[in-house]
Amino acid sequence: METIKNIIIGFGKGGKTLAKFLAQKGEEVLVIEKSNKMYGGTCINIACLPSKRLIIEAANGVSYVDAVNGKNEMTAQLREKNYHMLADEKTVTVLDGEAHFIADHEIEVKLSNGKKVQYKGDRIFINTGAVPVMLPIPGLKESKYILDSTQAMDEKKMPKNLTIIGAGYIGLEFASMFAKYGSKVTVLDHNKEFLAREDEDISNAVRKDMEDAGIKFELGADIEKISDETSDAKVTYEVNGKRKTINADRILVATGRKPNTENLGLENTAIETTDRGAIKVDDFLRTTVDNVWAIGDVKGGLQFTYISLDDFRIIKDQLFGTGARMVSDRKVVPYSVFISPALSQVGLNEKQANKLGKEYKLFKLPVTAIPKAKVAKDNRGLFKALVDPETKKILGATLYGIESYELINMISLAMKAHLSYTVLRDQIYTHPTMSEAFNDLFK
Ligand SMILES: Cc1cc2nc3c(=O)[nH]c(=O)nc-3n(C[C@H](O)[C@H](O)[C@H](O)COP(=O)(O)OP(=O)(O)OC[C@H]3O[C@@H](n4cnc5c(N)ncnc54)[C@H](O)[C@@H]3O)c2cc1C
Ligand SMILES: NC(=O)c1ccc[n+]([C@@H]2O[C@H](COP(=O)([O-])OP(=O)(O)OC[C@H]3O[C@@H](n4cnc5c(N)ncnc54)[C@H](O)[C@@H]3O)[C@@H](O)[C@H]2O)c1
Repeated sequence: METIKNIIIGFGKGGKTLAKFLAQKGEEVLVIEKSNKMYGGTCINIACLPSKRLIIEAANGVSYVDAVNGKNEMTAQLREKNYHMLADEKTVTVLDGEAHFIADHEIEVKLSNGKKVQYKGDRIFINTGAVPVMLPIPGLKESKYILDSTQAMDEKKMPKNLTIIGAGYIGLEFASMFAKYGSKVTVLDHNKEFLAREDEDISNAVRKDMEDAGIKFELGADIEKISDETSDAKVTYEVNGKRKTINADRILVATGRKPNTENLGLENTAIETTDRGAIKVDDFLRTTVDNVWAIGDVKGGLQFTYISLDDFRIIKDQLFGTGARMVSDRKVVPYSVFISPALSQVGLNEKQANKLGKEYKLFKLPVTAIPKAKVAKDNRGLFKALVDPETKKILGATLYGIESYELINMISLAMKAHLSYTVLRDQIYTHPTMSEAFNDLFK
């Protein structure tokens, strides 16, 4: 059995960045990727980038079919670029095949031609991502009208009546996008509360804007079954004790993604998993086997591309730096939901601050007060920020409005740098921009 210094299972964000870095250090790396349609990982092929392209094209008034074709061109280019970024390195081999463990430091790879090869790795990095959760709803698995997020971005024609199960990140982003393309969208979620972790004024504003865009919500919905009919499917569900049905020519299932550990052969190793099936790691991303690490979605927790990238930084620091960098150092992690307008958040909101009994000074600014929003003809939204009354440091912000996915990174930086909110308040910004709203928000 050949021994390789570094084996990376899965061509994900953290893994590919690590492979490039190790190659630049002159180290031997074997990157194993099970699908030649996935070089570069989930984000560039079937997730962040294609979905955001489709969202932007919907806003540009492009038809769904044209947008899908353009998106496919983009992902093909990105895939090619990502493949060569690694394969052209002298010390890197990209192997097409599916890997599973046969022992703590040994793996077997089933190649695309059916052959099997085995390798021993001095260091092994698991970067196999996550897969959609498919609920055990009667009729769901069998229905020919069911889509996951990947399929929803590759349809040959736009769904007329789209039912989405799940009002989380994917459910809301796709609802907003398909409504813009012209689909009639209904979102079902078993949670009674809409955007449960957000403050009520924010969740009410988001819900109203989505409803104004024609999206219907059925919350607290208990889905009983899905039954295929001639040209569509019937979803039967119960809300507040009332039985209801809805027909849809496509049903998007967006009920979460789970760590992809099922076929990894972990039972042949001492690598432990959590009760949710994620690979158990410590603060340095080390698994329960020495010199085996887990990176990205497969280790559970926050599922974002930028978290997988930050996982790379932790491992790089261990292998070539001081080894001080840890998962628990990540205190300020922003997120954006790319609906229209975007919802972005970092740190504490009022709900969380109140729960913690934390004192705060609240700043609030309706987006309609921002000149750039008027120029852009989109006044929807509300900006909120919480500040520690004693230290003047920013505790958190929720920005619901256009371009908030850019602005939130500025707040996040200010928090990380422990700046007083007055720095953002008194900063000179270019005009007219959304950033200059911080002059007024923090007044
Ligand atoms: C529709 C959608 C939209 C999203 N939008 C955003 C967004 O806007 N912003 C954001 O930050 N995050 C977004 N995410 C989440 C983000 O895509 C993930 O958090 C991120 O891609 C995870 O990367 P990773 O490094 O864990 O691995 P991945 O990029 O998932 O890579 C795992 C790779 O491993 C391969 N693999 C799996 N098993 C094996 C095996 N046994 N052998 C060999 N190869 C294997 C897979 O084929 C895959 O290429 C979105 C997700 C979805 C589904
Ligand atoms: N903008 C972004 O950064 C972005 C965009 C898309 C996806 N993502 C990542 O992808 C991950 C997966 O997204 P997702 O939307 O699938 O998951 P999610 O966890 O965000 O949302 C899942 C939703 O499904 C609902 N649900 C669960 N079981 C249900 C049931 N039986 N019936 C009805 N509803 C049910 C939940 O209440 C929840 O609202 C996210 O956690 C996120 O990290 C990020």
